[in-house]
Amino acid sequence: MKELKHLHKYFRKYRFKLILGVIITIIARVFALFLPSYAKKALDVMELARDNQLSQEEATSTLLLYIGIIIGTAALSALFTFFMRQTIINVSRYIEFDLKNEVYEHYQKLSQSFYKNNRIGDLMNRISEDVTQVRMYGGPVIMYGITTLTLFAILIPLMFIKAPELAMYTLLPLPFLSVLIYQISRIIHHRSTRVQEYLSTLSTFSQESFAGITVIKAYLLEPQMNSDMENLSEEGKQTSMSLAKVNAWFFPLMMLLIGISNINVIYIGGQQYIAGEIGLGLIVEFVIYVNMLTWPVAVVGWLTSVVQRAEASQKRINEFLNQEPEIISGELVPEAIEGQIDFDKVSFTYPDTGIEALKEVSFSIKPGQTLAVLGNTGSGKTTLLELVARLYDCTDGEIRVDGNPIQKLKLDALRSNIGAVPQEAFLFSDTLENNIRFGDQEASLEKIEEYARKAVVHENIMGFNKQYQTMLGERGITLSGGQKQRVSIARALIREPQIYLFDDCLSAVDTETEEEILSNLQNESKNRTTFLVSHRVSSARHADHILVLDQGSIIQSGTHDELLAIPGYYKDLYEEQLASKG
Ligand SMILES: Nc1ncnc2c1ncn2[C@@H]1O[C@H](COP(=O)(O)OP(=O)(O)OP(=O)(O)O)[C@@H](O)[C@H]1O
Repeated sequence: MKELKHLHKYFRKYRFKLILGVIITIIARVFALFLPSYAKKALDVMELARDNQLSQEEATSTLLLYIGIIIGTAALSALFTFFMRQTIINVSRYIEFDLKNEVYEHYQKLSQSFYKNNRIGDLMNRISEDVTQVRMYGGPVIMYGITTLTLFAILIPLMFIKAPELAMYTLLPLPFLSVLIYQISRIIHHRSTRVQEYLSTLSTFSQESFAGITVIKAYLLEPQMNSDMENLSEEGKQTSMSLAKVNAWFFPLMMLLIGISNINVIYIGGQQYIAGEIGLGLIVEFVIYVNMLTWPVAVVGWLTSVVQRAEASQKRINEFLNQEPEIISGELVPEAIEGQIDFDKVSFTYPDTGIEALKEVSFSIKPGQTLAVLGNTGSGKTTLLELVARLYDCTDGEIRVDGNPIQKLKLDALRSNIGAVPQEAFLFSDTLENNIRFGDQEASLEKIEEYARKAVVHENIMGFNKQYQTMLGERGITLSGGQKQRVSIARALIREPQIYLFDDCLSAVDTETEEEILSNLQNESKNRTTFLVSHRVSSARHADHILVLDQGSIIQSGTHDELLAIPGYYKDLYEEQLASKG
């Protein structure tokens, strides 16, 4: 139960509703107890009438009264059961909602490396499946737990007061029933976990096969995929069958043990009746008690396994909730960020792979300047931009923003001044308008259009039927690589940040469009700092300064003209690209 302590704050939050729910649960059960005692009384009346100790009319009117009481209390019990579910089960839904939000907010705070170290499927599972398991603890366990306790607390003493020997024989099989249900629940839990695992394998397989359908068709992999699917389905069938088998045992075993209790009541009760020790009504009353107790007793076993499952799920959730973000925000909130960036012998090693992506990199860039970063793939260009946005902290050296060490700045203050366009443009399944508005939530449609023009994508957008209202994503249209890049450039520009980070974001546009965007960018970035990662000299040539990286180190540094004047990577690249153009 250690892990489930995490939920105490939510129980405290909803304590009034919960207390109300507990009171209602007790009332609902108390009303349910009228049935057995009035059934007994009704039988007693029938016996009296049969023995002529009561007139026919008196017996009929008393019976009708008892029936009225039974119906009335049953209706009240049903009404309070409804309120019970409305309070306790609702609280469990509130807790589920709060916990999901808490986990989601925490995920958002965690650093890049957390996402590298954990699979997306795992993150999704913990926020959905595991939270659902925990909800069972917050709601049904409390509800059935209180119901069971109330019934035990009232019924068992009552039965012993009314007929101690009969009570003992009647209750004898019930502990066995509870243990049995507990064992079966464990097996069910174990097998249903396997079914769950199988289902997530199946959905990963299907998702990949649909997403990769182009590759599958091009490589004629359909028969192979079909046979893989058949094997998977066979495995799924086996797992589901084994779950179905144990499920099938659940009710028959329960019925068997209830049957034994009922037989005890009838046999022992019957003998006591024959000996004149008890009336027939008491036997009927006890039969009803047995049936009323069966479910709560079975529930004890079931609840134990639910609590175990909830504990295991909460443990998985806590594992993530206890992870601290690696990037800790500083406190400094400058009035304005100018955009002077200094790298002072900056080195960076990726913690998970141990790859040293940057080695003693030093440079300075002033506000209004553009720094182009070139180099072969894997030379550290993206890493350099990620360090500016503080997605990672450098392992050695120091990065300064306007002279302040980057760690001292408040993260929000830094990142709200950055407009980043990543290498892989990511657009959300939303309209084009909203995708650009992501950069500035308040932007009007005119402003969105203005920035789409600057990113040279406005014409394309106007060509779509629904223009800015065009839906993107799985159920919308698919943009070309170049269009995606330009939409994400518009998104960064509309933010009007002080620092731009463009990561090879013109790679999929033709050189003419590239020229046009670059000239727009030059106008936009007059007073701003721009980092421009590229593989093309055409993108880099107008930059104020160019860095060439190789295996994490700067191998060349200078302006376009300076670098052209010396042999090396930049000059070779320039000549190679000039030749291919010609
Ligand atoms: N998240 C990561 N975790 C571990 N290693 C990484 C990660 N990202 C990049 N690397 C490694 O760090 C090195 C530098 O990668 P980086 O992405 O910065 O290169 P790049 O110059 O931007 O390459 P490209 O031109 O292909 O985009 C590479 O060896 C890469 O494998």
